[in-house]
Amino acid sequence: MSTTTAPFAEVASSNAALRAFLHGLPGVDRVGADARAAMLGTRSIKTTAKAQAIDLAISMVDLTTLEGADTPGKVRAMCAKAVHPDPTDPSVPRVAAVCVYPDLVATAVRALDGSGVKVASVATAFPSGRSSLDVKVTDTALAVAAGAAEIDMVIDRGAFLSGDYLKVFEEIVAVKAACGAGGAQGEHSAHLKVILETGELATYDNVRRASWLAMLAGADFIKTSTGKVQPAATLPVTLIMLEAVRDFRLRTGRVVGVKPAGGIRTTKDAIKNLVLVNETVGADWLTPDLFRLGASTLLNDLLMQRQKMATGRYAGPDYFTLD
Ligand SMILES: O=C[C@H](O)COP(=O)(O)O
Repeated sequence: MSTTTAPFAEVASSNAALRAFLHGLPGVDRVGADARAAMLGTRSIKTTAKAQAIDLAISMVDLTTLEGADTPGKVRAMCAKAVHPDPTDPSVPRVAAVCVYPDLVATAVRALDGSGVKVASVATAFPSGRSSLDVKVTDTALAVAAGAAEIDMVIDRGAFLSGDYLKVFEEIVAVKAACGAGGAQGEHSAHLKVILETGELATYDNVRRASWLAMLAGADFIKTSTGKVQPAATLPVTLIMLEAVRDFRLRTGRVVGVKPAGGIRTTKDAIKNLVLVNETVGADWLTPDLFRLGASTLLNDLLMQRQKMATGRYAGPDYFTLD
């Protein structure tokens, strides 16, 4: 596969070669990973650093709505909130992106025009991934043509768990190609986030293998979860994925982002994630270009905590518009 990251060009020549590579990765020490994530999760941050961390977390949010009942009106309201999370306080940063189903991309693109907030769209038969490759590629190309700057694809967990790594690899390569094929003049190229759905992968070793598989196939980001399966973005899983991007950069020179998503609801959760990033891959990754928090209901808590730090009191959830 010519698209494979150069030092690993032979790895994807066959399923056997991929299997040998992925199963040759060092095994994850489950007890050690759980303990390290728990230990880092207890780190406290001083007040000034906490204020900065809250603003950083806001700027990393992929504000998400992925419900069958989503309407253009709901998406427009969410876009307004993404640009001005607190309309009474212009010092609050905008979020990184909004994340919607493909049929709502055009609505979000219009609402966010010129704002700097990106439009991300789930694709590839989200959340199950159970469809033909043709459908997945078309799903992706349509979202990109409608203006999505980022595509959040799901991997075929059935293929992965059956050991058909080449199928998963080739789907990612095909979807990545579709990310570059959209746009009126074909000039538009979307970033690809690959969702591993770690809650279905059964073991931490599989999380490490799926992370490498996605990166080898060209992922710009690896993302934990769809938000539709439990457990979703646990700290140990995010830790293992951060270790994978760190090791991948060491071996290839290529930098891949990480997006925990699903179940991140509080400022405490967000800050624990930022500590994990800082301690695992370093401050280089503390930017929305390389780290995102996928969440449907986190933003209001960040805003409440931010206001509490500024004024000494909570405004209460009713003060902010609904997430
Ligand atoms: O991609 C993001 C997830 O769908 C959001 O999950 P959440 O509703 O648990 O925040």
